[in-house]
Amino acid sequence: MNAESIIETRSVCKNFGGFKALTDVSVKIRPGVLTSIIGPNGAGKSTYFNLLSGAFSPSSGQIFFMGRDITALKPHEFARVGIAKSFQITNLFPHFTALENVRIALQAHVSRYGLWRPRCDLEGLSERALDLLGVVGLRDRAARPARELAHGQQRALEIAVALAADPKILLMDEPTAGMSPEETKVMMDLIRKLVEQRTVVLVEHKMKMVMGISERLIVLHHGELIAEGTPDDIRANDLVKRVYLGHGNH
Ligand SMILES: Nc1ncnc2c1ncn2[C@@H]1O[C@H](COP(=O)(O)OP(=O)(O)OP(=O)(O)O)[C@@H](O)[C@H]1O
Repeated sequence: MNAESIIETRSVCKNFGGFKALTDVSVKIRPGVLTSIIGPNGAGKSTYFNLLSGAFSPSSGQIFFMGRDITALKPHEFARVGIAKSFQITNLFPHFTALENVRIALQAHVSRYGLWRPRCDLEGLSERALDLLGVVGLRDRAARPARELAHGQQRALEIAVALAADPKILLMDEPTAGMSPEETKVMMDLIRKLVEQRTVVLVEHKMKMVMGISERLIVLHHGELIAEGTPDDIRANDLVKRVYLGHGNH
């Protein structure tokens, strides 16, 4: 690899039966940068997200993470190399408290790496879980069952769960979906904070939000990469303008 990419796709294609959902997408995602994947409905954003997270394997092409070809890794192995995802669908134990949800994720991570030892006790894990709840602004909700948290707080908790694996890259699928304007603002502030420590990649529909928060954008249309660059580059791109106007999708 080179310092300019943490994760890279080379000519990835994804076919569903005879349908080409992605065609020859080559992208280098830069480390420590907030990158968003945008495009009109059906452009292939979720499919691309699923390739980056390891949920889908490409039909052809390769994926590199920190210079290593990870194309053939299994989904759980993507997590192991340092790629975490936070989904649109909540992925929590609703009856467990916020603290327990994060602690379980930490426990899974610690035991997976064979780091389990007596000193790595419940208290230590609880402390680390509290720290992570602090990062996402939920420290004062630690004892609340997940199901009792507001929607925006559940999304924040999911992020704390994803951070338990200490990922190098965090993939977020529509992190502000279904949120009130206030919740959206809190989430955007959190995303800005997260990218200080790691690479963050978003799939997002809300153009205004994406333009305001992202440093780089990847634009897909009909499964092809049609543009890549800063928000200013993308705003000025005629093809992108035409594609969005054509969809009435701003
Ligand atoms: N499992 C699947 N089987 C068949 N076709 C699929 C599958 N997943 C996605 N597709 C098709 O691939 C295309 C891209 O879908 P994808 O969900 O990646 O787009 P998207 O940009 O995320 O769309 P949206 O903005 O509507 O969520 C769509 O035409 C979709 O119908």
